[in-house]
Amino acid sequence: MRTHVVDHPLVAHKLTVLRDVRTDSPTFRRLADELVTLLAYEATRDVRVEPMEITTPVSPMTGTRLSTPKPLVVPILRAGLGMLDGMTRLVPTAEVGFLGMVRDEGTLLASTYATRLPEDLAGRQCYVLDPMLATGGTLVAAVRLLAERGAGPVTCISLLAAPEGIAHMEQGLADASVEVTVVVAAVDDRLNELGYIVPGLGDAGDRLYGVA
Ligand SMILES: O=P(O)(O)OC[C@H]1O[C@H](OP(=O)(O)OP(=O)(O)O)[C@H](O)[C@@H]1O
Ligand SMILES: O=c1cc[nH]c(=O)[nH]1
Ligand SMILES: [Mg+2]
Repeated sequence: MRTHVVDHPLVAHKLTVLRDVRTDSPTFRRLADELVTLLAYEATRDVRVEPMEITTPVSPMTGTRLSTPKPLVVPILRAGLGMLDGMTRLVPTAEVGFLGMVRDEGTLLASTYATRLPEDLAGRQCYVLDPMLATGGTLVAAVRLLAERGAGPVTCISLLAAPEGIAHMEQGLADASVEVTVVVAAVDDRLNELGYIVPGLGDAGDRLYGVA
């Protein structure tokens, strides 16, 4: 698994405001959206493209276009939905599938409550959106589900990660027959006893949409 931490002053600035406990939901949603676009720019460096013949007003040339099938973007409900617009703004022709997953607050284990994906995922390039990579249980389960249906490569885009979660993904996906990349704005210090990222930003779903 490859982990890419996006080191950019604009990302650091927006992330700092996002983390701040004084930031309200409308501002949080806007910043999350802006951050995803910046992360997606890095995350799509390996997006599949093919040559395309065009003619400019001056001469013919060989350009570039996204290959077909187009990439599949998979936000993980609920909090991942806050990243969808920022991603599709950059890749408007991407197809979108949905995974609903929730982490049990006691056991910290993730379970899947909704799956809405295209029938044929064989060889499909996927971008999974989830703002928080905490224990990593949610993203391990999501990547495994996609890999079992033949998808790949899979790039996970998160705002924040804990070192424990990255280690869990490396171990938990070591035997998965899929190339996995994690793109993240920052890797924080640790998880606390409740499984929250420290210093983190709190509960991303609650900050985006209000307390569930
Ligand atoms: O890495 P993990 O330890 O699995 O935790 C990360 C998950 O926890 C949060 O979701 P949550 O279960 O709170 O659901 P929500 O998005 O509906 O709030 C977050 O959005 C991730 O999906
Ligand atoms: O810090 C965390 C950990 C999991 N989920 C969140 O929303 N925040
Ligand atoms: Mg939540």
